[in-house]
This record gives sequence, C-alpha cells and structure tokens, in this order.
Amino acid sequence: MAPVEPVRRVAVLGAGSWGTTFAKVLADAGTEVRLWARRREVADEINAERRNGGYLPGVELPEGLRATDDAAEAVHGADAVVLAVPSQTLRENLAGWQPVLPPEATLVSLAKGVELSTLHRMSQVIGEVADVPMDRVAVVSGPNLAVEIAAEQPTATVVACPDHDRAVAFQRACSTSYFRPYTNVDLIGIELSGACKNVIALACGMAVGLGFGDNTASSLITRGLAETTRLGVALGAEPMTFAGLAGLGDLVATCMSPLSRNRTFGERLGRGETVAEAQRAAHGQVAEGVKSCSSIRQLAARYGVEMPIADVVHRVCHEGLAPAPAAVELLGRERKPE
Ligand SMILES: NC(=O)c1ccc[n+]([C@@H]2O[C@H](COP(=O)([O-])OP(=O)(O)OC[C@H]3O[C@@H](n4cnc5c(N)ncnc54)[C@H](O)[C@@H]3O)[C@@H](O)[C@H]2O)c1
Ligand SMILES: O=P(O)(O)OC[C@H](O)CO
Repeated sequence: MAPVEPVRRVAVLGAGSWGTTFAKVLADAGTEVRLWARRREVADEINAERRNGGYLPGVELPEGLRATDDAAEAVHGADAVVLAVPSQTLRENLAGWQPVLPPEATLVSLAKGVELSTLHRMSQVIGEVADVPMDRVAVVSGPNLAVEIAAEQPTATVVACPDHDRAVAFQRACSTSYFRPYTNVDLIGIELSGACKNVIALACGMAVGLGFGDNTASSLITRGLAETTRLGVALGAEPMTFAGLAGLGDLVATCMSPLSRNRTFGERLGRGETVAEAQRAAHGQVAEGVKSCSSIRQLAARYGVEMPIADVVHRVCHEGLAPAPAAVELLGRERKPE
C-alpha cells in the first residue's frame, strides 16, 4: 500500500449544524476547508458574514472558511471529502457527487444512521456508490453535540478507518485545542454505536417526557449499550469499541443532553405529541433515530439479536404504540440474569 499523504485540503459537503461545525474545527486546525451548502443563500451568508444563522445562531465562523453551492468547486483538489448530510439521503447525494470526487481522496462520513432500504452502514453506502475500497473510507463519531463544539467546549472523538495510517492523517487534520480525535480501525463498532445511540436517546427522551428521572435514564443507557453491543458483536465489531468514546461516550452525551435532537424528539413524544408534531418542532433538522430505529430493528431480526428498546422505539414512532405502555412492556418482560 502506498504511503498516505498528509491531509492539507478538505471539502465538507453539507452545511447543517454538524457539517458547519466540523468545517470550523478543520479550519481552526489549520486545514484548508471548502464547505458545500445546498442553498446558495447559506453559502453567501457564510462567506459574507462568517455565520450560518439558520443552524448555528451566534457562532462566528473562522476567516479562512469558504463556502460554495457548487460541489465540484468544493471537492476540487481535496485530500479528504467529508460527507455531512443525513444518512437516509447520503446515497442520493453521493451519487450526484461521485463523478467529481478526487481519485485518491479519503471519504469521511459524519452521519449516524443505518440505511432503511439496504440496512447498510454509511461506510458501506460510500464504498458502493463511490466505488472505492474500504480502506479509503473513514468515519468520525463520538460525543459531539455540534452546538457545544461550535462554542469550542473541549471534547474528544474517534476517527475510524480500516487503514490506520489514513486515520492518523485525518486525525492530524482535525485536531485543535478543543477537539481531540483518537483513532480506531473498527468501522463496524464505531458506526453501529453512532446509529444505535440515537434510538436509545429517543427512548430516554420519552422517559423524560413521561416524567421519569435519572434512574430510568441510566437503566435505558446501560441496557441500550448491552443491546447495541449484542448487535455489533453479531456483525463482527470489537466488543471493547462499545465502551469507548463513540460507544458509551456518545450514548451518555446524547441521552442526557437537552441539546440532542433525538432526545428532544423523544421527550415530545413522551409528553403526548405525535410524531408529525415532533417533526415540525425540529424545524427541518434531522433526528436520525426516528428512521434508524426501523433499519436497526430489521438488522437485529436478520442476525437473530434481541433489541427490546429499539423494538419499542420503532413501534412508538411507526406503529402507534404510546410511550407509557411501551415502558410497561419493557419492564414486564421475562426476568433474566444481567
Ligand atoms: N448536529 C450534531 O450535533 C451532530 C453531531 C454528530 C453527528 N451528527 C450527524 O451528522 C449528520 C448530519 O447532521 P447535521 O446535524 O448536520 O444535520 P442537519 O439537519 O443540521 O443538516 C443536514 C444538512 O444536509 C443537507 N442536505 C443535503 N441534501 C439533503 C437532503 N436530500 N435532505 C436533507 N438534507 C440534505 C442540508 O441542507 C443540511 O445542510 C447526521 O447523520 C447526524 O446524526 C450530527
Ligand atoms: O442532536 P443529535 O441527537 O442528532 O445528536 C448529536 C450527536 O450525534 C451527539 O454526538
């Protein structure tokens, strides 16, 4: 394998809350960044006013961060292309960008989800659509609430890639005084952690909305981690990955933070709102667990893995089960050893 070149220039495709924040992290790390926004007015606002008010109100973006609504311009000459769009639209987005992707660039996913139509993880979708070997595909995942990172509050994360040298090169490109990336080679474990924690956060939110306290949240986090680990191990992940930043770390952050869109969505359901009402309140921002609860439940069925929390979250979100009886059902299951 040829030595991996340093990552000097990066394109971030998707100027929502995480894409914009991650572009700021890269720029603050001294990496040259181009950010692609779907809407021209968002790109114009970033270039003219150094802010993205619709997604990150009050955040001043770095001088060197340039935005464009032209994906070809964004990716031209990039050593890495960061994909920061929702997981259910990644395939379609990437198919449009595929003809202009630089031939040797590392393709980095920020999305946390499992595709509904195929049950594939994001790295698999990228490998298929971009037609690249998996050692060119990386994932960034960890306890990374965008709003906190945009405010430069310290956090750690994981850059995962089957090619360790490539992970190290990207780790360098996104290391700042407030953002500390670790490397990992376990793509399966990192990606399943990120997708499943959104579903468990929906359950935690429902518990909060029902008026339950920290014992309930902690029980859901711990049993959620157990069912995520069961699925991951069945799919070939390293069990220890689930105890790391992208596993337990992200699960705790998302389940406990009122900033989490998934937890907030669940809380609204717990308070009696419908899925449509909770969706309207999200103002177009994605709560990935609402769709991934279904793909993860199907993946679990395919591998014969029991995931009772994901199962009830799916039934609340898509089959009309109310959160209160869902809680009764979870507690009333057959007694068993831990
Ligand atoms: N926001 C966070 O704190 C955070 C942190 C870590 C990971 N993530 C993950 O990153 C991914 C992106 O999240 P985000 O927070 O930036 O989402 P967001 O909803 O804030 O923004 C999504 C972006 O994708 C763009 N987009 C392009 N094509 C689209 C399409 N067809 N439909 C909808 N949007 C489209 C939108 O214009 C927008 O710029 C998600 O998978 C999310 O789970 C988010
Ligand atoms: O706001 P959420 O629920 O999409 O979570 C954001 C990040 O994934 C937290 O790490």
